[in-house]
Amino acid sequence: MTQILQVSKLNKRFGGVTVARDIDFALDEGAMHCLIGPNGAGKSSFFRLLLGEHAPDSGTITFRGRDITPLRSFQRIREGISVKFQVPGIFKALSVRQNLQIAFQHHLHGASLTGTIRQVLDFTGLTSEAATPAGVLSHGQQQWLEIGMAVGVEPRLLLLDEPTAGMSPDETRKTGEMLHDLNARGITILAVEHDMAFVQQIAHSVTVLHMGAIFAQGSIDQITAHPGVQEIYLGAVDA
Ligand SMILES: Nc1ncnc2c1ncn2[C@@H]1O[C@H](COP(=O)(O)OP(=O)(O)OP(=O)(O)O)[C@@H](O)[C@H]1O
Repeated sequence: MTQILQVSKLNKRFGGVTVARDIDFALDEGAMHCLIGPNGAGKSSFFRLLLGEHAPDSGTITFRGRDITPLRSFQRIREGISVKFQVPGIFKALSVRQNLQIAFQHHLHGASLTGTIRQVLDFTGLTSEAATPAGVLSHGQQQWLEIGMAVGVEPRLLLLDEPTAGMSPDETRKTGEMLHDLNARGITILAVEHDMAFVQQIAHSVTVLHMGAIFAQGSIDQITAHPGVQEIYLGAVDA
């Protein structure tokens, strides 16, 4: 199996806080992997390091065989990494279609832009809402619009920060189906997620972060049965 992402000895501190501690991490091409861990474990910081929004103090990030550590965020996006953060990044006064146009306009033009917007509307179930202001959509629909905005540029790796936060059970299930669909189209998925039922629905394997370091890795069954993992969620284990 080819590895799409390799992280080696990644370290990052902010003053006295270590957000990444000697992280060695690899992701197979085509994987659906979840990153879990208690609040403040460093999950969002790890995403920001992968995206180039934080520069590491040391360590390397290799994506599709290329060392991307020196690259800036926009260059990493061009290499095929895309992200959907937890905080919505949509323009609420603009329509669903206009939001998609803005997201894709630097990459696509003319017929390919129109075609991709049509595909994304279909895939996210938002075709009938194309002219609706994004701020009027339900919470789940806004999240799907954002996923659509993140995948229209055809990434190889999609990073999702708590994609189901605040969703109803039905919206959560639909989001899981959407991610399986994207994965079947060849997109590798790495998601930070708190909802273990959702992790069970989507993840082939799981990494547990604790105090900026990798605490455990394995299948969902191995991780849920891991006594140390249960303890860090109760705050009983130090790094
Ligand atoms: N830019 C920064 N400057 C200083 N400290 C930071 C910065 N970014 C994150 N931190 C600290 O690093 C630690 C890890 O934060 P991070 O947001 O990565 O954790 P997380 O696992 O995503 O948490 P949550 O599940 O609560 O979102 C926290 O203690 C946070 O306060």
